[in-house]
Amino acid sequence: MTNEKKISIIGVPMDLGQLRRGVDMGPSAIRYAGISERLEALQYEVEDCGDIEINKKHAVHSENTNLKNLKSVAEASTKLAEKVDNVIQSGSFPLVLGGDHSIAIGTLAGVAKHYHNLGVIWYDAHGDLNTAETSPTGNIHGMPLAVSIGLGHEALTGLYSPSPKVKPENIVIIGARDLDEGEKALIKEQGIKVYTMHEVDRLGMTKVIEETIEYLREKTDGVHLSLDLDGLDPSDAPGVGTPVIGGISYRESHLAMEMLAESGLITSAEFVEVNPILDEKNKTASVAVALMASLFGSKLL
Ligand SMILES: NC(=[NH2+])NCCC[C@H](N)C(=O)O
Ligand SMILES: [Mn+2]
Ligand SMILES: [Mn+2]
Repeated sequence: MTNEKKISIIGVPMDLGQLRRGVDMGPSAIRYAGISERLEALQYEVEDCGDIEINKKHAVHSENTNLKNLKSVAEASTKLAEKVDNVIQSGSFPLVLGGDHSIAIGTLAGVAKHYHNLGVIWYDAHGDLNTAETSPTGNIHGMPLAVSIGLGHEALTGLYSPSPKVKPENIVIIGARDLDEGEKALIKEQGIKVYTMHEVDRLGMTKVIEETIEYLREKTDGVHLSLDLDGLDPSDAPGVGTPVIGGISYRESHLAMEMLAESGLITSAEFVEVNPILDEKNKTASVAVALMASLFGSKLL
């Protein structure tokens, strides 16, 4: 992790990037599971910035686009980008709590202001590389990675900082097992590095993260971790809106976070898609908190 011992928590109660209500309560569930206390116990100075305001009043179908809730998502993303930008400027580490994965649009727009060669680790069952043309759903939470490389509605790609926010060759997707056809084509066309579950099983998480660290260390000046809890297996993280069986285990995820902590590479992070309505006794929020603690250097001994 970075040398600065200050972490700023930013909650984003966003549920407009997909259809299942309840994910807007993710930040509350993660706070309830004790995120501040866990990080303070690791000797960090923790500032909770509260939540970004989400305007839920706009109509679902905005101006001639099949993107659902475009206006509200764009507005919230802009507010989030500004907040993340300010946090980094103040020398603190931005830790963003979702909310659905559409919030990565805002996080990356803010982070990108500070790095010429930003790296991104996308820990997810999905690629989130859809555009209006390829999306089977019109849900913006399936699009943030495409937006960050400059593909998609200009109300999203052009948001807050110049597009693209990230170069495709600076991205590593880990845990993919549900990719739409258009996403597969885009991955090949853009040369995005992907460790699907096939590679995670075959190589083991140790090798996957070792290679990821080596790949990104050479060419990036900062690395953002975007962790979608549905990257984990639904048996370990049941409280997500789009679960996919055959995912990464809790233990593998811990190992991944500990190795990333050791690498000192991660400069910003977000944990998304925790939906307490679909959860079992806040299990998924607790898993998220445990993984964040590992990412910030907690060890058993
Ligand atoms: N962040 C997520 N959970 N994304 C799920 C996306 C699912 C599907 N690929 C879609 O575009 O709608
Ligand atoms: Mn996902
Ligand atoms: Mn996702």
